[in-house]
Amino acid sequence: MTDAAQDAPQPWDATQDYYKGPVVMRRSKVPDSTTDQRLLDSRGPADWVHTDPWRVMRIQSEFVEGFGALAELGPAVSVFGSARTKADDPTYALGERVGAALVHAGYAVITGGGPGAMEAANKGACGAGGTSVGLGIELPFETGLNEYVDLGVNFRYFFARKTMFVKYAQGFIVLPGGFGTLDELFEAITLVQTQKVTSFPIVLMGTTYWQGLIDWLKSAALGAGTISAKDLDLITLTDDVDEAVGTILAADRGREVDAPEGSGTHAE
Ligand SMILES: CC(C)=CCNc1ncnc2c1ncn2[C@@H]1O[C@H](COP(=O)(O)O)[C@@H](O)[C@H]1O
Repeated sequence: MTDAAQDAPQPWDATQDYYKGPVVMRRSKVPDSTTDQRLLDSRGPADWVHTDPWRVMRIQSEFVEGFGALAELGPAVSVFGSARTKADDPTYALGERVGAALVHAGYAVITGGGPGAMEAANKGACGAGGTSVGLGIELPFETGLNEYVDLGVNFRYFFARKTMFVKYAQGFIVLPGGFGTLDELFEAITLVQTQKVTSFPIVLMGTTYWQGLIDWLKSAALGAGTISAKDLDLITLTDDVDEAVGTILAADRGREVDAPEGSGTHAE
């Protein structure tokens, strides 16, 4: 036999034991390819990538990536608001001031990383030299993270992303917005109301925009008994940036006083 022939891979000797993880195989049970070979062989049907077990792995990886990226963020506030707010809208300027004021108060700013009010808050945070975070979401149309995001994580799944908004925030500031903003607002309120998160301040900014919703909650929801009066105390309504940030700072200080040393702030 030549040297080259000796170096060539030899077929597995089927008289010897074959180990596949904890399983031992002999004779006719010895497979003709290894697990690695099968993994690296890209041929074959690919429809399994659309199966639920595979999705579960992807969902898990979103949590792992998100937790990993944000674990060392420090104190942060999530700012929600419309993707459609134009740069010349007064709400955009308000969002910028909110982002900057949060940074000056010592918070990182977390947004959905998109355009409009999210961009405004990221711009304010970035301009003030703070940590500007964007949690992007894959949508059926191209969006991308806004240019003022310094730390971005992109998600496929809304529910994984929403966990990050809550897990890493000390409070929520909500600028005028549509369905997405309302979804995030009511998710936060529900988690606080049901004590799934330790009471975190929720500040609605823009009295003209939000007053109708508050009135409806008081007349219809409270009137019908579907919420209680103290549930409405969970929400602060203001136009004043200092009051908004002050509300979050005050709640934060209250938590520091209340919480026993080493205790977490989020209920599991
Ligand atoms: C122009 C356009 C519609 C872009 C959409 N691009 C988006 N990018 C990132 N987050 C988004 C986007 N749309 C909605 N959201 C999420 O939903 C909220 C805004 O929804 P809405 O525009 O109020 O209902 C944001 O706080 C954000 O977390």
